[in-house]
Formats: sequence, C-alpha cells, structure tokens
Amino acid sequence: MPYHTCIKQTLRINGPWLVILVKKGAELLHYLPASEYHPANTYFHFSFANYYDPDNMHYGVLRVVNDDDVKPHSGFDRHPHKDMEIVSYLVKGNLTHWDSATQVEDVLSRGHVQTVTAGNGVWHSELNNHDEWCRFLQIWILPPKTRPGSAV
Ligand SMILES: O=C(Oc1cc(O)cc(O)c1C(=O)O)c1ccc(O)c(O)c1
Repeated sequence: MPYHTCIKQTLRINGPWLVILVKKGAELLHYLPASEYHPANTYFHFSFANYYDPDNMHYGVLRVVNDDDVKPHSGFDRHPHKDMEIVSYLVKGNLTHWDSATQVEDVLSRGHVQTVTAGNGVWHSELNNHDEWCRFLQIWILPPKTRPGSAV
C-alpha cells in the first residue's frame, strides 16, 4: 500500500490486558526536508525540535524515533546529551560516530546498532562523510531516573 494512502487503525483485543495500536500512514508522521539548516530528510514519529505536539510526546519509555536520510557530506555536528539512552540503527550507507567518552571515531554501516548511555553528559557527532545518502533510525529511550514516579 502506498505510504500516503494508508489509514490509522486501532485494534483493541481482549480488554485492557492486550492493546494493539497500529498507526499507519506518512501523514501521521511529521516530515522535515533536508535544507541548509537540517542535514536530512527526516520523519519524526514523536515531538522533536520545532515539531511539537503535546499529544505525541512519547510512547511509554520510547521518546524519540527519527527516520533520517542524511545528505552526503553532512550530518549532526558535535553537541551534548544527558539522561537518555540513544540507539542508532543503520539502514543504508555509512555514518561516522564520535563521542567524548571514547574519543574514538567509528564507521557504522547497514545493520549496525549503536547504543549510547548519555548518563551525566556526553558530546557526540553523527556524520555522513560519504558520497551517498545515509539512512538511519535515531531512537531515544527514557532512562529509569527520568520516568515519572521513579524513585531511582
Ligand atoms: O541532533 C540532535 O538530535 C538528533 C536527531 C536526529 O534525528 C539524529 C541524530 O543523530 C541526532 C543526534 O543527537 O545526533 C540534537 C538533539 C538535541 C540537541 O539539543 C541538539 O543540539 C541536537
């Protein structure tokens, strides 16, 4: 089914214990095209950056799912994070990761999964230094101490 003709579908099976929510369709995502200010064609699944929808902030501990198709010789320059579990999944191309904890550059390619525990603070960059576009999923998971009601 083409992306744009998909519909939102909600299934509720077996009462409160099993709820399956299926969200389909690109119109349910927020699209930010690559530009001189943004390095990628990005679909935001949850509120992020200038896209703010108070009804779409997270799903449980899942805070961010960004589907980024990064321009050649572009990317996310060095910046800090804290209190977040960050997972990057490489779909296509090559992405060069650097972070202040390891001080090491590492090139990720198709199928590679990278996890960063930002903890008290880490700087990192995610750059596409190649001639081809690079597609990856950037996923943020709320760590226990930031979850509402947590005593950790
Ligand atoms: O760049 C920031 O977040 C990101 C968003 C993406 O879609 C992909 C990414 O690789 C990153 C990243 O962190 O590298 C970002 C987030 C928050 C912030 O304060 C920034 O300065 C940058």
